[in-house]
Amino acid sequence: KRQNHRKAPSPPGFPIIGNLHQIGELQHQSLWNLSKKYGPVMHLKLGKVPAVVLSSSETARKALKDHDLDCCGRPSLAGPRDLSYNCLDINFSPFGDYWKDIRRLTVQELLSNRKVHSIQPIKDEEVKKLMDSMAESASQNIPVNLNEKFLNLTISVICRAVFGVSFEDTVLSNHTLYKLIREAYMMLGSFSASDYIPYVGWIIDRFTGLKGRRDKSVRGLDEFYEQMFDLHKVGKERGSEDFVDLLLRLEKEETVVGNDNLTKNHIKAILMNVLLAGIDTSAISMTWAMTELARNPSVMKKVQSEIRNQLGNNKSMISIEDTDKLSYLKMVIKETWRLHPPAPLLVAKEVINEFEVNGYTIKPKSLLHVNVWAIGRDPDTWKDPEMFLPERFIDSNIDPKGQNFELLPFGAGRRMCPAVYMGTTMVEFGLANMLYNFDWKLPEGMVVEDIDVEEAPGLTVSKKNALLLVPVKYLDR
Ligand code: HEM
Repeated sequence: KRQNHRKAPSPPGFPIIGNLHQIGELQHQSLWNLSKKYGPVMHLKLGKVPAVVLSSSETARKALKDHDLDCCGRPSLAGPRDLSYNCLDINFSPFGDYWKDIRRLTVQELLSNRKVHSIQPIKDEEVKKLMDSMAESASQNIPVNLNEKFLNLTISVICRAVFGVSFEDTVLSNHTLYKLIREAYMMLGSFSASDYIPYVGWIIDRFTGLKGRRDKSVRGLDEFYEQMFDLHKVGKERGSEDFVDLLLRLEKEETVVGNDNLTKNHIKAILMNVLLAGIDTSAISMTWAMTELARNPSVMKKVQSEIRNQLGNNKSMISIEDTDKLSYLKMVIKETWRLHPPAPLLVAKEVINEFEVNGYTIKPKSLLHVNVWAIGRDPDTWKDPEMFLPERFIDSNIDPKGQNFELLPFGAGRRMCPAVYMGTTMVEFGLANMLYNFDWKLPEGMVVEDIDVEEAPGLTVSKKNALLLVPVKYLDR
């Protein structure tokens, strides 16, 4: 039986560290480069941990569709473990009854299409505020930092939708909260030696300061959740029951999730999940879309013409229903997700049962990475993969909802993102309004070639340098 086991090709490594030295800060790029030599199923040894990296749509399909049940676990890594109160959130909890219960609860109460429709008035108000702030910058002819603007938008929407409070009600400014969130992302995605190097790893984490930095991040977020709980204390005059009210009520009613009663730690972990998963991903998507449009002026012109021709010139805002008519805008977003998937390696999975991909054995307890960033650049799937060409989707049925393995910004299978509708509508709605109401020019002295696509490391990959563009009001309505 042993002879039938075939290990996937693997780059040569060193004792103890294995292949760790071959993986840089931008892990998806290092793995992409290695996969060009070792193929779409690659075996690595990350210190003591065996890992398999899949880098083609076919191998992704085999794992996430044919063998989804065999690989839908999550590894217990130090960063996620600390930030999720020992894996009590949805994203990092192991596959099992607890995960099923809290995922179902969150989908029903926050992420279902009905719930997402019900928060549309919040999105309308927040996008209107964004338009007003753009108009102000346009009147002064000054550049705006779009990374920040999109983040402010998603922070405001998620906080009002999830926590039922707007940011003016908390002691944290959007900027401080964003710093907290960005740091938490770095900590979730950071390399922790204790996960990979036996015996001495935890000493290295202390010595490098990583452990202290992670503890600080956990404390910062914990204070934020406590502040949210205070704001939700009985007696405070606030409208209808929001997601935090609901979780606190379920805690009081001693609701069982998995085998436990729901506690404050469970609630904090779930809040961490929606906070981190909800804010960054949509903002990153909008920033990358505007980056590519600014780098490709003819595409910018075409998408703006579509919006303005389809919807006329008399609106002050585009509604969510209007976005249904914008087929080219949807292609622009798909093309953005092909080149810039917000989570380029999805979230690492842990193999539960042995299975095979392309004749190679994948063993239980291995880490499984699906490199969707590499899949989006695979020349066997995409013609001219490095070019930003939304037209490639004109006669194609490929959509990003987890059925087409060439394009997986939300992942696929049981662990796929449960917020596809919420994420997609946020991105479409925000971009449609920015492109309808304003033309965009480069700051004085800058040319198109100056716009970079450098990435910042982390579990999600944002644009490293600010995207600065000057809004120019399109028609005074
Ligand atoms: C454009 C927006 C978004 C993108 C691109 C995105 C992408 C992803 C990806 C790639 C995963 C991991 C899938 C896997 O491991 O296979 C994920 C998981 C998850 N996302 Fe999203 N996401 C977005 C928006 C949101 C929003 C708005 C929320 C909630 C408010 C959310 C909540 C979650 C949760 C709870 C999980 C964990 C699922 C599980 O492990 O069962 N996401 N998302």
